[in-house]
Amino acid sequence: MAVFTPLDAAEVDSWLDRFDLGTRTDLQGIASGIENTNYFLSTTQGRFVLTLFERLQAEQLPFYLGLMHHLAAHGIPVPDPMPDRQGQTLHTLKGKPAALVTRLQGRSQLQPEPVHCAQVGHWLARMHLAARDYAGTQPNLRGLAWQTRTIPDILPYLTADQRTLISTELAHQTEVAASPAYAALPRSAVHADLFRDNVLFEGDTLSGVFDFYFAGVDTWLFDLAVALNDWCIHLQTGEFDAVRFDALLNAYLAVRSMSDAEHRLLPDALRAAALRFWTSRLADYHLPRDAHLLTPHDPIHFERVLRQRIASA
Ligand SMILES: Nc1ncnc2c1ncn2[C@@H]1O[C@H](COP(=O)(O)OP(=O)(O)OP(=O)(O)O)[C@@H](O)[C@H]1O
Ligand SMILES: N[C@@H](CCO)C(=O)O
Repeated sequence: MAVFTPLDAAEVDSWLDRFDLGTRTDLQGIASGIENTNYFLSTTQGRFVLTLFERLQAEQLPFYLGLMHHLAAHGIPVPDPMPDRQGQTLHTLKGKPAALVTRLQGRSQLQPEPVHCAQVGHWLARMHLAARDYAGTQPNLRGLAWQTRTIPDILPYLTADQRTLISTELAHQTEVAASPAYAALPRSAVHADLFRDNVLFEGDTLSGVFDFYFAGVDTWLFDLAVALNDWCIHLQTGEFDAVRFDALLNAYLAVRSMSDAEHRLLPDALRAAALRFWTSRLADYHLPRDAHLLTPHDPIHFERVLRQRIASA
């Protein structure tokens, strides 16, 4: 369960006094998630999610909260951070940084059909266009610089074959990132973690995307690749399902066409996205940062995805 910091109703009530959001009618801890403490909080004026940030640095949070607010103001369905009477969206509760965001309706779709993938593609292209004029500049903190720092610490835990794979791929991605074509790719703040468990649907209609806490400035192509690598694959093998792949990509392209360079670099971006999550899952598995990290996601999955992407690049 993901209530690392228990809250009682009285302390939430006194904290809620700083907002113009009415009084509490319900407070429920949320069991899922591995990063933060989350509660569903209903008041006489609406339904919200209260998050206590367990590991993120307070100085990173204005970027995420500002991005969510920017997107919500552009009509993109995302949680909107609530300001208190002083206009602040970043708060403190129990000595931890905290935020109160609007609660999205709907349920996740963990076995997506093409109709769901198409809506994810549509949402993603709209989000990219809306993020263009967001002023925040924080880079993707799990980008190539982080991978370059982290992979040497992971190498001792890997087989010789895995060491070769991860090191060769890191070198390949470093070369790609140094190319003029890569430097010219369109970019902005992106979600960077658009997996099945971060999207909600009401029926078959996408009702919102949450968990912006890996967002950062990166290429739109990378963000697209992260989504394709999760929404459009057979989870057992890592192979793409061509129908779901086309559904997501075509819906994205219907909103925003991609340049020739983006089409050409998509196979490399799919590899980069696989490397990013293989690396973070290996780091969570072998270098756990603290005792409360729950069961880490399976790293082997992204090793398989990376091998698939290299084979078909
Ligand atoms: N704004 C929101 N609206 C509706 N439900 C939400 C919202 N934010 C979070 N949730 C629910 O809370 C659960 C936990 O949130 P989340 O997945 O962001 O956890 P986390 O620990 O912050 O991050 P991680 O996914 O990295 O483990 C989600 O699965 C979702 O059901
Ligand atoms: N989506 C990431 C977890 C971070 O939210 C993963 O599946 O490894």
